[in-house]
Amino acid sequence: MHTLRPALAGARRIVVKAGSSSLTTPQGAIDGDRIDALVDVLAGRRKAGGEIVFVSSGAIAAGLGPLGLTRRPKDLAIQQAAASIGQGLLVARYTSSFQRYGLGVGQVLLTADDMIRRAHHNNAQRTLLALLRLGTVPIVNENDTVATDEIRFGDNDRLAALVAHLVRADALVLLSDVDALYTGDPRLPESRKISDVRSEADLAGVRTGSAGSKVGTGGMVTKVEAARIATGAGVHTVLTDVSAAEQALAGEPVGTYFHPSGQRPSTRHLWLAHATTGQGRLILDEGAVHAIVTRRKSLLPAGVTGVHGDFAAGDPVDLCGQDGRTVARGLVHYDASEIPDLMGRSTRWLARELGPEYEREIIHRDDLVVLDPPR
Ligand SMILES: Nc1ncnc2c1ncn2[C@@H]1O[C@H](COP(=O)(O)OP(=O)(O)O)[C@@H](O)[C@H]1O
Ligand SMILES: N[C@@H](CCC(=O)OP(=O)(O)O)C(=O)O
Repeated sequence: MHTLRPALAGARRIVVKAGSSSLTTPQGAIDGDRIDALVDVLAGRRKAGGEIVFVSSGAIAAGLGPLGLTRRPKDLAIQQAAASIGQGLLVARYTSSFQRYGLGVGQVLLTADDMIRRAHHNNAQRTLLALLRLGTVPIVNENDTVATDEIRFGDNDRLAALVAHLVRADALVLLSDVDALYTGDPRLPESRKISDVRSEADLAGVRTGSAGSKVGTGGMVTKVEAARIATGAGVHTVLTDVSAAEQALAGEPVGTYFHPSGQRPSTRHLWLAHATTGQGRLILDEGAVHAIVTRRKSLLPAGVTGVHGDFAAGDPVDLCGQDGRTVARGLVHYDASEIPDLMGRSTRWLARELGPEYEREIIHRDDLVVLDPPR
């Protein structure tokens, strides 16, 4: 068949993400046949010399049946308990399914919080690359049992896009229970399939708000956001139905193809912008906003006029202008309680009055990302 998407057909390293509804039954059990069918495709690509990182949702959904639950619980602790049961079952199933091809798998569980901390982030990257070098298929999911609301990715679509960036993947394939992105709810007759998204203009007027499956979390909103993150980092992205996985990987014209729109930014900066929420806010004067946004400088105590929230040194915080808009995010060097004494002071004054350990920036420019557009 004519290959319309050579970037997919020729991609060496591919992140494939499958949603809960594609891997589990409505009764809250693993759908073994579907898993085997998908593994057939992934193993085939691996055997042909490709590298696959598989982001698998479904831990919570697969844990429902064993707990006698029929729908996703609202309580976070029960969701986490379900995930801890379901994750083990899922990985056991993947292990035996990939074994049919003599391929091993490695489980990688990540939280958003892990990923912004330099050491953890570097370790996750090294582990994933080592698993690929060793010829295995990493199976990634959010570490649901330890992720609290504040440090959750919340949806695996975004996680998959960030992992694609982390491993410098050539392509990202998002597999769902819908065959493509539509102009609106696919159940409505007036909704039209979108085959290519080349820029934001192609998304104008597209309605992604209607809820997804009972077991999935994000619906289409998070898939489009994931595609934005990935394509903005130069990763070719396809969204389609799990049953079309083989065609999508072969570059056939299925689903929706999101064309790359940007260059790769530094991985940590991408994490900081997309994987985190600020644990507090620093209010900056106009000069500091200019220094950070336009001149890409570090944030010094002299430019801070206010501090909100209860954060610790090392946490991500939002940097806001006097109008309250968030212009940047960064990893702060001080606890929230220390900052009022430093605000408005020059670093020289701080060193003289408080000691040389205070002669440092509040956020170093290597730990800062300017948010574009401001939020
Ligand atoms: N514009 C749209 N185009 C396609 N699907 C949409 C759109 N808006 C909402 N949806 C819904 O999003 C669902 C997919 O989301 P979800 O159930 O969370 O998937 P997954 O479990 O695969 O992550 C589709 O089944 C569909 O009903
Ligand atoms: N970590 C969760 C993932 C939840 C999630 O993003 O689900 P989905 O919208 O089906 O991709 C789980 O494994 O259940």
